[in-house]
Amino acid sequence: MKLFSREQIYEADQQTIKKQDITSTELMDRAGSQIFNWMHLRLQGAQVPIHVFCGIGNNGGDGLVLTQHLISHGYHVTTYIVNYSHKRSKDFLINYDKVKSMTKTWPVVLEDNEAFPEINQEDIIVDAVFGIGLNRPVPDWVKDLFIHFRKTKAFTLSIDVPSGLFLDQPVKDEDAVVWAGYTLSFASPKLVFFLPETAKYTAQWEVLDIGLDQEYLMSTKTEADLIGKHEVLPLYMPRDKFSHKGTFGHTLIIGGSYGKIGAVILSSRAALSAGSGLVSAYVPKCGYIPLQSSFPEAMVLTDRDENEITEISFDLKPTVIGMGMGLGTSPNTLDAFEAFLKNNKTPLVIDADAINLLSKNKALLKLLPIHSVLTPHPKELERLIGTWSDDFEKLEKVKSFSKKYHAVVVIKGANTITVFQEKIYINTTGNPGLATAGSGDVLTGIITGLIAQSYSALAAAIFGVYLHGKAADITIEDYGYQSLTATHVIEYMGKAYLDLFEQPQQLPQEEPKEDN
Ligand SMILES: NC(=O)C1=CN([C@@H]2O[C@H](COP(=O)(O)OP(=O)(O)OC[C@H]3O[C@@H](n4cnc5c(N)ncnc54)[C@H](O)[C@@H]3O)[C@@H](O)[C@H]2O)[C@@H](O)CC1
Ligand SMILES: [K+]
Repeated sequence: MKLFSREQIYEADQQTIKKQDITSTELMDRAGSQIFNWMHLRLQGAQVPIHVFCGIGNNGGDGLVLTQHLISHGYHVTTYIVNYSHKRSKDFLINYDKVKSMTKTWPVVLEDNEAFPEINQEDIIVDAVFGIGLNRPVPDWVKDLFIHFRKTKAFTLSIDVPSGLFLDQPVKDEDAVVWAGYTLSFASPKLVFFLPETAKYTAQWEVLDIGLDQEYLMSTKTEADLIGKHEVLPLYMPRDKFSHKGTFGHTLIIGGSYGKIGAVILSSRAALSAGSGLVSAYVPKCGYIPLQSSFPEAMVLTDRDENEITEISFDLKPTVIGMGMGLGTSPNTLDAFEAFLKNNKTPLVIDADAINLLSKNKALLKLLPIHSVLTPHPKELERLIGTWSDDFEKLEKVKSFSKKYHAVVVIKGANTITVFQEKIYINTTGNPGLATAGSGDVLTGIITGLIAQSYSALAAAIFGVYLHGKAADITIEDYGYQSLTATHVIEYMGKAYLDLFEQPQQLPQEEPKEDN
C-alpha cells in the first residue's frame, strides 16, 4: 500500500474533483458519510453520548458532515466548534449552515478561556479538529482541550489523522496531540502511524475509501510503501518441477565466537528454512561439534583458531554470505574481516558484530559490494550513522547512507523499515514476541537464504522481513508472546510461506442499517 504525502493527498483531492466533475463539498460529503457508516455499523443506534469536536478547516467540515448523519439517525450527539482561527474554509461554512438548519441551534463554539465540556469515560469523542492541514504549533488553549480529552479516558476517534500530529515533522510536545484510540484515514494511512516516536498517537487505524481518482493513486510513486501480503506476493518466485538443490543457491554463514555459536546455528537453519539449496557455516573450531550435531543439513568449515575467527578463507563458491552474528569484535577478527572484504566479490548480508566492526572502522564501508544488505537494530544503526534528533532525520540519514554505499538497510523495530536509496518500505507483520534472543540472527539467515535463491537484495530484504514477522505471528497462536523463541520462527517459516496462498476467510457481510 502506498503511503501518500500531504501534497499528494491534496493533489489526489483536486484530480478527483476535476475528473469526476464533483464539487469539493461533495467530496467532503463522501468523507463524512464514510466516517458515519463506520460508526453506525458498530454503534447500531446506541444512545452513547458522542462529542464531535470540529476545527474550522476541511477536517472540521468532515466532522460536521458526520454530525448531520448522526443527528438524522437519532444519535445522542453534541457538536463543538474549536474556534482556533477565523479563516473558516468554504466547505466548513456550508456544512456549518446545514447543521444549523437541521438543529435550529448553532453548535457550541469553544474559544480561548472557555470551560471545556464535561465528558464521561463511557462517552465517545470524535476528533475533527486538525487534519493534514496542520502547519504550525497548536494554540495553548487547544492543547489544553487535547489534555482534557485524554483525562476523560473516553474512546477517541480521530478523523484522518490525530489532531496535532504533523505528517512530516516530529512531535515537540506530546500534550499538543490527540491520543486516538482509532484513526479513520483517507487516501492512505500516514507514514507517522508507523514511526517509533509517533505510532503511539493512534492505537489502531483504518483507511476509508472515498473514491479518489484511481488513475492518480495508481500512477503516483510514493516515498514510502507499506508492505503486506499483497505487496510481497509478486516478489515470490515459484519453483520449477525440474529444479535441483543447486538451483537455489549456496548460503555461507560466517560468524560465531566462544559461547556464541548458537547465533550461527540459528542463522544457518533460517537460511535453509527460507529455501536456500545448500547451507554452509564458517565458525571457529569450537563451533564444529555444536553445528554438526544440531544442524546435520549444514556443511561446516572452521577457522584455525579455537575461539574466534582469525582468518576467513574457504574453497567454496557461495552464492551469498551472511555474516556477523556472534562474531565478536576482537582485533584478530577485525583483521580477518578487513582482509576478507578486500578480496570478496560475493553478495553480503551484514549483521550484528560485522556492523559494529564497520562502525568502528568506517573506511571499510567502501569495500562492501554494491547492494549489500545491513540489518542493524537501533543501537547498531546509531553506531553506524551517528545519532539523530528524530525519526525523520534518522530516515534521511539512512537514505544518504544507502545512496552513498549502494546498500539496503533494514532498520529492525516494531515496524521494521527497509531503506533503499530514496525509498522506504514499512513492514506490517511481526509482534512483540520477536523481542527475544536470536530473532535477529534468524532474520539475517532468512534474507541471506532468499538471496541464495536469486531474489534481489532489496526483494530479499522486504520479503524476508515480511516472512520472519509472519512466521512469528503464526507462532504466537500456539505459543503466545512470552514463549515465542527464535527457533519457533525458523520452524514456522513453512506456515508463513503457505499463508501467502491462503484465501482469506469469507465473513458474512454486515450491512449498515440504513444511510440517507
Ligand atoms: N481537500 C479535500 O477536498 C478533502 C479534505 N478532507 C479533509 O480535509 C482535511 C484537510 O483540511 P484543511 O486543508 O482545510 O486543513 P485542516 O482542517 O487540517 O486545518 C485547517 C486550517 O487550519 C490552519 N491551521 C493549521 N495549523 C494551525 C494551527 N496550529 N493553529 C491555527 N490554525 C492552524 C490551516 O490554515 C489549515 O488550513 C483532511 O485532513 C481531511 O480530513 C476530506 O474532506 C476529503 C476531501
Ligand atoms: K483529526
